[in-house]
Amino acid sequence: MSPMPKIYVAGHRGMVGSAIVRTLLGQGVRSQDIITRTHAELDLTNQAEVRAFFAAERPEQVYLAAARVGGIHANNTYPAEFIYDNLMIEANVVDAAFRAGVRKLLFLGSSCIYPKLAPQPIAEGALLTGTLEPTNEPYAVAKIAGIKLCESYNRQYGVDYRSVMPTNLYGPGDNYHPENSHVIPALIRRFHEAKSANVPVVTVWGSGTPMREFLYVDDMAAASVHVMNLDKSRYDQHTQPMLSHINVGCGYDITIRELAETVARVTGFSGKIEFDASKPDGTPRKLMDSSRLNALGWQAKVSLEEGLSAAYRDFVEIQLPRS
Ligand SMILES: NC(=O)C1=CN([C@@H]2O[C@H](COP(=O)(O)OP(=O)(O)OC[C@H]3O[C@@H](n4cnc5c(N)ncnc54)[C@H](OP(=O)(O)O)[C@@H]3O)[C@@H](O)[C@H]2O)C=CC1
Ligand SMILES: C[C@H]1O[C@H](OP(=O)(O)OP(=O)(O)OC[C@H]2O[C@@H](n3cnc4c(=O)[nH]c(N)nc43)[C@H](O)[C@@H]2O)[C@@H](O)[C@@H](O)C1=O
Repeated sequence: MSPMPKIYVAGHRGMVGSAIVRTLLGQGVRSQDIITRTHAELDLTNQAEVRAFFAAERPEQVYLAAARVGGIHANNTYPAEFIYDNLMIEANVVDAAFRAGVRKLLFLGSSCIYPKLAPQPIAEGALLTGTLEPTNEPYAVAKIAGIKLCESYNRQYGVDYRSVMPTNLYGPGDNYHPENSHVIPALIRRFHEAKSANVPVVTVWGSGTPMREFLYVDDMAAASVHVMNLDKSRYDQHTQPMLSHINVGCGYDITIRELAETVARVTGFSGKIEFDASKPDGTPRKLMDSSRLNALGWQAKVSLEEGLSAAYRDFVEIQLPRS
């Protein structure tokens, strides 16, 4: 029998899942020890399919990076899919993993689990202390349920299911849909297209004043593998059974206006930037307190400027030719 654990990465073709696979391979995990299924091969919202898959494959570790994901417009437009798909994926995967004897699982949530007006920087203890941001409340409720699923199975069955809460992510493999994406891929596409077509003005949604903390996806993948592999006693020292999730951020945020100016610089757009105040701003600020994870030995490495350049290269060289 293989001495290496069999690891299932759910969502391996997504931005984060693919970065987790890259990180595992980079750390010496053999490709034959990584189990993957595309959405078409295994619909994680289907309980029977998920149970059959886990019973047959019996992975030892699970990274749950599959989810219905999108930016502010997608969350606001498709709330039913955002709550239903995410609840079903989490409930099916966590329960089927438990039934198949999986001891270690890492659930990926999101910083939107915190109250809209949480004190900054937001520590893990702010969970469930106030009203959520309306544009992504359904998604946030599903992500909170994911944390509580892991904690409940830990408490009742003694398994080791951990949760990480990423801040806003970006990088190679992002979704560049003009409306449904997050702000960074949306702006990379818009500024690139404006530059290429000599359009003098680019419009950015909202007032430009909201602040966001952005983390490069390879840093997120490194954090995920780090948290999965932490000794249980060390993880337990820094968490509590009913407050077990861990924030993952780079530690600083910028305004959307500053972000737009940076993306313009990176893409080489030299025209004018305008703001469309009819579009929602979302949460005014959500800088996370990542000191829990920093104390556990992880730190972000990639600067925003470096990360944006890598993302832009990916967009021009890989994503655009594919579309
Ligand atoms: N991107 C971000 O800024 C942030 C992301 N996160 C979290 O990180 C995780 C990964 O996000 P990200 O990589 O950006 O998302 P992506 O949209 O890039 O990838 C999501 C993955 O999930 C798969 N998937 C979706 N629905 C199903 C389903 N029903 N059955 C099987 N597979 C499914 C998709 O497969 P397919 O492509 O085949 O549909 C895809 O591989 C998610 O949990 C997300 O909530 C948290 C904070 C910020
Ligand atoms: C990660 C997080 O992502 C979502 O929340 P969000 O932080 O609001 O994410 P966003 O990237 O879509 O927007 C960030 C800010 O940027 C502004 N903005 C400007 N111009 C564009 C633009 O063109 N597109 C988008 N999407 N936003 C724009 C936009 O108005 C907002 O003020 C959650 O729904 C949820 O999915 C979640 O967890």
